[in-house]
Amino acid sequence: MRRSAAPSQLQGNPFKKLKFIPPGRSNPSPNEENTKMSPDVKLFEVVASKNTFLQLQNNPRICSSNLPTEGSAREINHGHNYSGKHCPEASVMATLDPPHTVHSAPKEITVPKGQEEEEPDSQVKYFSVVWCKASKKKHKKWEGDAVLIVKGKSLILKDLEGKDIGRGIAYKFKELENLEEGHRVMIGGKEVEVMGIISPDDFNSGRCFQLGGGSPAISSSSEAAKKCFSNPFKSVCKPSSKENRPNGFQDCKPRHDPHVPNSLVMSRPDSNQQWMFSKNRFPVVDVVIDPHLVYHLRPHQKEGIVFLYECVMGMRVNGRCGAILADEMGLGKTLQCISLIWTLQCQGPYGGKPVIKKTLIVTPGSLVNNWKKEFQKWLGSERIKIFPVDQDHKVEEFTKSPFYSVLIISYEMLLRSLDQIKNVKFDLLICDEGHRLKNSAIKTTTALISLSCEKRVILTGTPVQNDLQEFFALIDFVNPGILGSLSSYRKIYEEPIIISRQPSASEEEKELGEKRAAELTCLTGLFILRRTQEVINKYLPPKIENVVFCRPGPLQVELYRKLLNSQAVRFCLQGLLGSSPHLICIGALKKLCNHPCLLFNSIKEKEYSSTWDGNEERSLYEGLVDVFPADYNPLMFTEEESGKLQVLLKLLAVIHELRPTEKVVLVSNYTQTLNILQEVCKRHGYTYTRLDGQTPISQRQQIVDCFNSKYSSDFIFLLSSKAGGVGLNLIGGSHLILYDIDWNPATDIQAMSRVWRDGQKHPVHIYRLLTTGTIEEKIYQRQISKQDLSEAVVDLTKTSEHIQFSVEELKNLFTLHESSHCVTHDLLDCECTRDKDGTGGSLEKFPNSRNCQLGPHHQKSNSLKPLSMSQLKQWKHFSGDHLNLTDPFLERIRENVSFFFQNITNQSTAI
Ligand SMILES: Nc1ncnc2c1ncn2[C@@H]1O[C@H](COP(=O)(O)OP(=O)(O)OP(=O)(O)O)[C@@H](O)[C@H]1O
Ligand SMILES: [Mg+2]
Repeated sequence: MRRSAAPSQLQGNPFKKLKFIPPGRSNPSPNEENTKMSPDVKLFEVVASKNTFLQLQNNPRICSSNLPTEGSAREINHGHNYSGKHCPEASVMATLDPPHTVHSAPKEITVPKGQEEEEPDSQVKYFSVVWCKASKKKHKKWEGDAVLIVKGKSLILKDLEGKDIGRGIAYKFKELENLEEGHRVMIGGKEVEVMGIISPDDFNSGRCFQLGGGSPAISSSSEAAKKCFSNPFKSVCKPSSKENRPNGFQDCKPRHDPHVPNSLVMSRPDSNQQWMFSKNRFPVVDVVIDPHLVYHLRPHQKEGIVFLYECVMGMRVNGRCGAILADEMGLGKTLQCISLIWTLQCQGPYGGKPVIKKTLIVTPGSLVNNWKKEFQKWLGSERIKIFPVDQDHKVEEFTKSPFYSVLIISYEMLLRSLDQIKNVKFDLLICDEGHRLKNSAIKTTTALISLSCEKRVILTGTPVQNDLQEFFALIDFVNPGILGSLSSYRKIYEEPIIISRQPSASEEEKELGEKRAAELTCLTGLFILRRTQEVINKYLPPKIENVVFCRPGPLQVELYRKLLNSQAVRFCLQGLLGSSPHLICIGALKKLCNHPCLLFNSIKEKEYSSTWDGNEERSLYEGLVDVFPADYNPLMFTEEESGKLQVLLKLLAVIHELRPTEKVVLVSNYTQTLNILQEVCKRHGYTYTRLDGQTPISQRQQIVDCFNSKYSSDFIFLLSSKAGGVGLNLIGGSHLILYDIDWNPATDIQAMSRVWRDGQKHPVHIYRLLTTGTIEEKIYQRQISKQDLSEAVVDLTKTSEHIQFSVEELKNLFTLHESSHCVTHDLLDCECTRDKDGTGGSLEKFPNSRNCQLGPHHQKSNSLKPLSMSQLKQWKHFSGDHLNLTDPFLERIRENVSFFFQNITNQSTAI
């Protein structure tokens, strides 16, 4: 029989669907299915069930669209509030609904109680039907859905609001007995076509009438069951259609036009995702990034936003809403997150309903105001109401006000305000510089884990894969449980991977470890995204990076020798001393390299300190004071006493002279060194500003903004890299000088990335100052050689205390190479030393006027990864005595410099 298009046919008549439950698939018990689809289920199980579900979804007769069509929502197609009771998938969620039976044939229908008494001899049957006024037309135009009740020989037709709209009696019993799908009957001037059977249960509970558009009878228990009905239904979202707006939602059309050129449209949820995440059966609406933002976005940022969106919407890993955005520094992770927040706060794929209301951003204290600034930069101050917590703005204010949607808070403040924060329901949590959560035992991590928010994003510029346990902690934070328990993770992944990397590993162990590592990468790669600096290089000006080996001053050399000859160092090398004595020795040598006056201060401090009971330190400093002039006053230090300081001053002078409008970021890891540098600025009349660990958080952004402003008169920005380097944008400066070196290359890389980033207008000059032949060179070598050998942890929290030194290494550390131009270059086994009869490395014999320009000096630096020895060899390098220096800055400092390495990225208009 050919059927004309009835509303419910177009949409799929729910009761008719009863007949189409696949063979062998009975309605599972709610509990059974709930277990199957629990969000805690293993990834692969979810995938399996997803497939099953997709098959069902693809069958248009099962759980297919029950969405209102244009202009017919209430009047005709009452199917859209169908509870889904008979949809196997819907019943999954309907755990509170009473158990029910699916009847596959009329004879199985049980007679409802009470109706037996009315008509004892007959069974009562219920059918879902469509009806229209009787006519002779071949192609009927059905007017509505209805319920047909068959009692013996009589019929009652009820509309979906329960009203009788037709009655008939004295039918032939036989005719009614065999009534089934597709049959037609006449009742009181109406023609009715049977669409399907309704179970007595559904009739008795009234559920079959709940199709009738907003029946209050819909209980909360059936809310969940409705989940399966949010199928993509774009046509209902025609911009002109007002009738189709679901109750309670303003509009179901996309907020921005998805069809205009360059629009950035998010992925649509598939049917499985809709079932899982759409609480109501609202049509799927395109989520389109605000064109205002898209205009500014770099290609990698667009990709990043799509990635973040898919992660937090649970589209990448079913039921998991976490992500790690591990882009290298300066790639604009902040803007990507702001775009995500703004989008989710205004839009959503399900009926256009916003996905989030409140967002919590946790960030290092120095970046709280940077976030505020970035929000204002990209969205202005009207669109989104953010609340940065500082001394004057307490969390309480945020919790009491419905006005703000984004709370920006430092990690420290979060701990202090945890109780208040827990009272707020946050829908999205962003942890900036989130590698600090790599330890699940620390307070910050446990505090954040205790927040119930499941959409969690970690931002970090630091690679996260290096330490397997820390990796687990980060993964488990964003997507709890995805790797199983820590103990199973260790068994399945960590142990085999570690074993496979040991030299003694058998072939089998290697293979197993590699497979597990690949599996782990594959699994977690779904929600980790890392892009390298390379993606924005083309938007950046050239970067001229210099490693400058500064000759130590005579006082430095003398003190250095004395320190190395001390009893403390000798004992240290013999392994005779207790707890980490080498660290004290290393600390003293580093201070000396920065300036002898720092060492002098330490000696004096210990001398006068009543708590000084360390024998090692006493023996280390023994006789050192005698090397200083008798009337040495550390406050009156001179620049000549430190080789690096001399170079620095010449460098500042030449920058000031040749680039009077450009500014310098001067970085040290030590506050005391910054004090010296500050004093030098004063002496030479250089205007400066300073940010270190002591700078109140509330003032930090102001200091940064002021420096970045073109109206600022500050020439120098004194920065303590450990205290404030992370995440800062110092694009106001185009020269960056690293006055000292850290064991951890990540600290230096962090600092160097502050100026060479988006928004920088000038070519960037970076100078890394090292004292020739000293421990500073050794630290530098260690930075680059260790990175070469293994993907060692590049992690800001790693300090020298974490480093284990062998006696051999210590011997090397505690050696002063007085005759070398550059020990690092000597170690490179570079051609330019080899062809001189193996004489390289000797200061006297080194070819003075030779430009050892090996390989392409404009070599492409592909990322901010720590440099390796082999890469360094490719850099342009030359001795300080080289006559034809083309770099005017280096030219001016070469008197105090024994060697240079230089590399230019994005070379075009460089220097
Ligand atoms: N599309 C863009 N156009 C212009 N400037 C941009 C763009 N994206 C980001 N920026 C700017 O680049 C700078 C660096 O961005 P951001 O601070 O977000 O980097 P990040 O990835 O968080 O780096 P880090 O790891 O150092 O914190 C900021 O000043 C930001 O405003
Ligand atoms: Mg950042």
